[in-house]
Amino acid sequence: MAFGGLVALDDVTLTVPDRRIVGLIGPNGAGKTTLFNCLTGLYAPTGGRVLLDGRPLAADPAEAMGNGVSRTFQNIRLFPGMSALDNVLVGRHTRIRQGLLSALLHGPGFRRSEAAAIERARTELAFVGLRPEGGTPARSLPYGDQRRLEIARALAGDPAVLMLDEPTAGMNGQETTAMRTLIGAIRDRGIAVVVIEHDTKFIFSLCDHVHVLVRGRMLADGPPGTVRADPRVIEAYLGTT
Ligand SMILES: Nc1ncnc2c1ncn2[C@@H]1O[C@H](COP(=O)(O)OP(=O)(O)OP(=O)(O)O)[C@@H](O)[C@H]1O
Repeated sequence: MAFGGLVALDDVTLTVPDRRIVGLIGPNGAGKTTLFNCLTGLYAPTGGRVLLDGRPLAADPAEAMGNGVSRTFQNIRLFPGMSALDNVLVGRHTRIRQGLLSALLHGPGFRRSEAAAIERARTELAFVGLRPEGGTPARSLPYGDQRRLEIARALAGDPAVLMLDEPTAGMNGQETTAMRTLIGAIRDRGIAVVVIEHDTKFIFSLCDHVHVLVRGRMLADGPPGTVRADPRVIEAYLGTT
């Protein structure tokens, strides 16, 4: 991925196997978010391919979501004035096919489908540890809850792959532990997870596989124990052991 003369990602390969948690670490400006943007259709890579189950994924965020790639953002992007429940319903609606006429007329098919969507949204709120009523406006929720709400919205889109950009940013120790448990539970639902984090302790204790990106290139990847002990990774990113 190049932005004019700046090559942000060069010769990068990342494979996300089914039911695995893959970590992506690296210094500031390494290209982690740019890679997420390429994988979720926000950027059209200037070279290379993004494949989902062997099929090319178009550079279109809505289409990527429809095909099962959901994400959260480093800087939370909720609809602040909408209730928690409505935020999750937005995620669910990416999966619902309703005719315009049926939606306008609020016919029985529409009402049934809407009731099922609301029930599913409540289930996802409870799954991430929020109140299933979901009546609170997103902006009034504590910061950690907003991060969980963003995950609930992503889960409501039935992802095959969930991409989390710094899910523990700004969280205290207790919230971070809860986030680790939540990500494990997401994997146990059969969803593959990719996590960007600066908290390397969190990544090494959570992930099945870790990639290290430095200045747009994949410096190393492997199981956490191997990556943590890699002298190149220690020199370029981790510092002393
Ligand atoms: N839309 C863009 N236009 C131009 N340059 C960009 C754009 N997006 C990212 N970059 C550049 O690409 C490089 C990688 O940035 P990126 O945000 O992906 O890094 P990162 O590893 O996610 O960093 P951080 O840990 O600070 O979030 C940086 O030099 C950045 O300035």
